[in-house]
Amino acid sequence: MKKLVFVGAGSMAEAMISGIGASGLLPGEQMWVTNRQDTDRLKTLEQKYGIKATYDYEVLFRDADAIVLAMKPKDAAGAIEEIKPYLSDGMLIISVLAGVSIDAIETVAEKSLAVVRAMPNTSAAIGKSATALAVNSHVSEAQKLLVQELFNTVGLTTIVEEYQLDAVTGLSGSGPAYIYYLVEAMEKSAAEIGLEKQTAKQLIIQTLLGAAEMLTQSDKEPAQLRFEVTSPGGTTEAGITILEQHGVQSAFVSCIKEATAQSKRLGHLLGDQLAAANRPL
Ligand SMILES: NC(=O)C1=CN([C@@H]2O[C@H](COP(=O)(O)OP(=O)(O)OC[C@H]3O[C@@H](n4cnc5c(N)ncnc54)[C@H](O)[C@@H]3O)[C@@H](O)[C@H]2O)C=CC1
Ligand SMILES: O=C(O)[C@@H]1CCC=N1
Repeated sequence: MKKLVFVGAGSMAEAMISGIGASGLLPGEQMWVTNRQDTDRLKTLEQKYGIKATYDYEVLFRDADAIVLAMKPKDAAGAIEEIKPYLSDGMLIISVLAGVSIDAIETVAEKSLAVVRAMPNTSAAIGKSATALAVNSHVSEAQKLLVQELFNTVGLTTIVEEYQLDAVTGLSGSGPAYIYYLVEAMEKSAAEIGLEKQTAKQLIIQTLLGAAEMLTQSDKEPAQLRFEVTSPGGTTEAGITILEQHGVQSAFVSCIKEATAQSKRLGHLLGDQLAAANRPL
């Protein structure tokens, strides 16, 4: 790949640019980016990663090997309309949009595109994304390998059926936020029980890293690993009893189901926008 273009320059685009750049697969100058209107943001990305930024679509899309759609789902229809003149049949499109179907992208673009739908997460920035990919029938084996290679530089990549991407979005796309939420709670409690912020932070992070490594290296189920921490009549049992009383585990299940449902709703949004414009899917 010689030229990768990002349409959208937000958190997800930056995470990918950072991860891909650090991996060495593509040097900064082979990555191009544009956004809606925030020139300061583009300047910052140019300086930080040595990438190229422009609002000149002729320049942006010339000889592009792949185009990454990285705007919010609500902005997707408008953005695809704007770039439509620069797209041609068979072009490789990588969409990270939550919920938006491959059919919807092709319908707005009015082209037969090779679309890879990807659901990474922001840990791509440090090469630790959990990414799932789904492809349409226009994607050649070589293009699929190319996109897999690209996402492998920013973490673990797996192929799923397109219908499974809403679940992936609810689970691992949004997943880092659930973990950060837990850490926020741990930090709050640390302050209340008399630990200094810096000390607590170190302990929390190492605890997370250790637990993640245990889950990776041990062949034991998470419930068994939890059982091994929980001495009868001990501190963990006392703490987990409170979590159970508050229904925290079932709250997490509901959280992931609701995020999955929202991914589906975001997809329908674009379908509704198309229907309103008399171009139903
Ligand atoms: N943030 C995350 O953790 C993840 C986000 N995603 C997906 O990535 C996409 C982007 O999300 P974020 O980066 O968080 O959003 P963001 O709000 O940080 O960035 C969106 C970008 O799109 C640009 N944009 C909007 N309309 C445009 C247009 N017509 N032409 C060019 N650029 C346009 C904005 O200027 C902005 O740079 C979303 O579709 C989201 O579903 C996927 C996985 C994880
Ligand atoms: O919150 C969102 O909609 C995006 C998709 C997955 C993570 N962030």
